[in-house]
Amino acid sequence: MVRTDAVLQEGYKKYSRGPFKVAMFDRWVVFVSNRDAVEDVGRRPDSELSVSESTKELFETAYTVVKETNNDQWHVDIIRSKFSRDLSSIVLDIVDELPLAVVECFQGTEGRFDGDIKASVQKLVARMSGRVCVDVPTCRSSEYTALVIRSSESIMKDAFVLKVFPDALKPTVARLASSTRSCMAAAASHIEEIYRSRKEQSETDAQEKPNDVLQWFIDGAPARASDEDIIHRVLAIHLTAIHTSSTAITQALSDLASYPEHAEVIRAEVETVVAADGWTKAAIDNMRKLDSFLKESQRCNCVVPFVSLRKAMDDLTLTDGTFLPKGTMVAAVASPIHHDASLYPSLHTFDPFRFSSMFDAEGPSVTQRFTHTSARWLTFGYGRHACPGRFFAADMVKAVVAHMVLKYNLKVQRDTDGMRSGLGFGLKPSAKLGGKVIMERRKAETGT
Ligand code: HEM
Repeated sequence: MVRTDAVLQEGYKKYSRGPFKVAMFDRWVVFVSNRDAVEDVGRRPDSELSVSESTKELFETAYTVVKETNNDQWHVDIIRSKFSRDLSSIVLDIVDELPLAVVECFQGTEGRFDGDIKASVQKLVARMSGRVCVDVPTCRSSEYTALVIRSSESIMKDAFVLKVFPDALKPTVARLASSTRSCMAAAASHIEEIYRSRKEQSETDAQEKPNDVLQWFIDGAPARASDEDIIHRVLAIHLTAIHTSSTAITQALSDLASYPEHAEVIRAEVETVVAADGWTKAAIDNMRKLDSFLKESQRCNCVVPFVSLRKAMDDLTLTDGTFLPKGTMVAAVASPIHHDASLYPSLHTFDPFRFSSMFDAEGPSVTQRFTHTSARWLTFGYGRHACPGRFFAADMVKAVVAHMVLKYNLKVQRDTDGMRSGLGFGLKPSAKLGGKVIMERRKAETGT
């Protein structure tokens, strides 16, 4: 499916929030959009609507990733529990990494950066999320981060190629043409040594352990997990973090560049909260206008246009009466819901503080937060498989944008083509840019 946003918008309007089906490259997908159906799809157990079966088909993972990772998702439970708890020390790691990482990833001349913003943001996110997934020297290795970025891109390209072939030929095609496995194996070789030394340490002494994804997986892996499997799951998390978060940051920077008047308001908020709390988790939590800005940025241009992609494991009927024969792929539309005037008044206006002003008017409420999930706010999905990395993702995105707004003036060069930085194809995340984003280092700098 190309022009995904437009096709889903058309279906949403034409069928008045009822279900409709769309031809993807290799199959039909049923899309639901009314509240009951979106909640129902999000809450169904995997025995009825399976996320791993849909992921396998969408990304052809049976041919591109390590087999065990495909069939059993223990690492997702660890991510969900660790990232839902205290993120304070993780935020400290991120803000420690940020200043140097920004300087190295956005190299320009005389304080002016006019290069490929999407590529630079990807490098930045690869490094920041690498710090949380692996360790310090590894996340700063440009060879390692380039391999992880390449793996995240090749998974989508490989899936696209494999879909052209019948199942019987896919193993051969994957062996000859897929670069995902070789990229991941090369990235894994950067982690193997640190993995081995961490394993030895875990067995010999009880000294304080690092607080990162690699360590969580070493400690939490079931006995059946092989070393290769554990390392590949760390990489799987790292590459999941890169594409989604870098798309959200690229979009936010483009929106900041397009609306410099809002950048001023956000800059003032960041200066105030950092002066009060330093670069801490508390300060990031108190950046409410920035939180609202990011949510509006995503409302207008969601990272993924649909969520909750599942495969029906048997015939079933959703609570709104939609019948799904066994094997049907079903998903919930996201971008059309975010563009529904009955839910979001003045929907065509970029209103960066629409959520923070509700927060101010109605009192503290998590429902206005960027990370909240509901049938009307679907950037992070909804229900039992809603994004388990969203609290970390939101803190990282906020820290990056807050830092950039303090250090740079951003503007858009409008005579350049900047509509989409990706293809807008299927689930491939892509930011919508109003033109080329130019960054100029500010003279009066505050902060980190
Ligand atoms: C702005 C950044 C991000 C966005 C917009 C995003 C969005 C999503 C969405 C829409 C889903 C699918 C939910 C569903 O199927 O119902 C998802 C799943 C997932 N995300 Fe994120 N994500 C982001 C960042 C991250 C990060 C940083 C991590 C890890 C550190 C992460 C880890 C995961 C995992 C492991 C899943 C699979 C959950 C499962 O199958 O139960 N995500 N994410």
